[in-house]
Amino acid sequence: MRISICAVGRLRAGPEKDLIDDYLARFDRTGRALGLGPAKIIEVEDKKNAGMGAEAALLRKAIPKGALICTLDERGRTLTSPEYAQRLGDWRDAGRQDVALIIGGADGIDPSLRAEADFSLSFGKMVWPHMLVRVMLAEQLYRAATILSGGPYHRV
Ligand SMILES: C[S@@+](CC[C@H](N)C(=O)[O-])C[C@H]1O[C@@H](n2cnc3c(N)ncnc32)[C@H](O)[C@@H]1O
Repeated sequence: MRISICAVGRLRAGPEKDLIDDYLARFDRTGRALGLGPAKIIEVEDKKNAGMGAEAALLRKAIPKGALICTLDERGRTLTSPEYAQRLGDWRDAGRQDVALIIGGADGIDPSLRAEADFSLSFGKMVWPHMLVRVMLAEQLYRAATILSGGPYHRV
């Protein structure tokens, strides 16, 4: 099951990018035997700064055809890491080929795109910078793969 992280904004070289690259490489390695991955980041940028509606149009173009859409949103559902792993496993077992994980820009995700989502995932009620959300999401993907593989990384 391919994972596309569709995100607003361009991430330059730096510590966040290093972390994301590392976690996604680990996710790809661990997930391969589980039918999870690869994961890639698709960045979209609205150079005219026309707002959430314009960003939503770019995000829709970035989402692979037929993908299950999961938005990252502070108003979404909070899950434990094992619950998130289970959900990814359920989507895989249901035969989903593509999952698109959507991260908005400074103003968030346009309500019209939020309404199209199959699932909305929250990392808590606090608002996090979108670049950190990318890092956290990449880590949780890797953690989910280790949980599903029975590896020792995740401890309770
Ligand atoms: C700076 S936040 C935008 C916050 C904006 N006030 C809103 O209404 O969504 C940028 C993006 O980071 C992600 N994000 C921020 N905090 C989050 C959280 N607690 N849980 C999940 N995603 C979050 C969302 O995708 C959001 O669109």
